[in-house]
Amino acid sequence: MSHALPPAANELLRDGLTALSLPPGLAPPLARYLCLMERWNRAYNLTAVRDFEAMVQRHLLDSLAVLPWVRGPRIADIGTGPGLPGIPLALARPDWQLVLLDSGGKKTRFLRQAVMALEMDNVVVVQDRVENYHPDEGFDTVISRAFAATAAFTRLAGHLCAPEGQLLAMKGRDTDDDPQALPTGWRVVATHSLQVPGLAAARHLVEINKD
Ligand SMILES: C[S@@+](CC[C@H](N)C(=O)[O-])C[C@H]1O[C@@H](n2cnc3c(N)ncnc32)[C@H](O)[C@@H]1O
Repeated sequence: MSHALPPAANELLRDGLTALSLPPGLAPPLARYLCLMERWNRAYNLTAVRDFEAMVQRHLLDSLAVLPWVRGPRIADIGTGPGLPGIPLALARPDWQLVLLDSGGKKTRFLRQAVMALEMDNVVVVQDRVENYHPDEGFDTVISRAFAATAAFTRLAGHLCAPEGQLLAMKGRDTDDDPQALPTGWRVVATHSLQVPGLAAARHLVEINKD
C-alpha cells in the first residue's frame, strides 16, 4: 500500500505544519494515517471528506490547531470517529496518553488497525457510549470534535474530568449554545478562535471548566 500523499496534499501538509510551528518529521506518520483512512473509507464510510487536500486541512491541520489549549498528559477524545482529533494529537505528543472513544464498531475497528500500523503505544481505543464509560482515573483534558452541543457534551462527558480537568469542544462556527444550559457546576471560560492553515471557514474551541 502506498503511504505517500499526492504532491499537492503533501505540500499543504508540510506548509501547514510549519505554520503551526510543528516539526516536519510529523508529516510521514500523518500522511500514513490519512492513506489508511482513505483506504478504509471505501468500505467503512469513515468520513465524507474524500479529497486528500481537503482531508489534510479539515482533518489533520484542524485537529493540530487545538494543541496550544490541550493539557496533558491524560487526554480523552470523545466521539472520535476515525480518530479526530485524537490520532493527530497523539502523533504530535507521544509523551501524552490518549483514550479514543467511540460507540461505533466500524470506527473502533479502523482505529485499532491504524494504531497498530502506526506503531503508536500512547493510544487506547475504547468502544463504548461515553455515558457508560467510567475509568478509574480522570483525564486532564476531555476533547470532542463535532460530537454534541456544548451542554450535552458536558452532561455526557463531564464525569471523565480529573478534579482540575477541562472539557474542550471543537466547533465549526461560533457556537450559539446557551451557556446557561450547562449542567450545574460547569461554566464556559473561553471560546477560542482557531487558525487552521488554509481554511477560511471559522473554527472555534469552547473551553469548559468546573466552577
Ligand atoms: C460526527 S462524528 C465526529 C467524528 C470525529 N470526532 C470527527 O470530527 O470527524 C460523531 C461521532 O460520535 C460517535 N458517538 C455518538 N454518540 C456517542 C456516544 N454517546 N458515545 C460515544 N460515541 C458517540 C459517533 O459514532 C460518531 O463517530
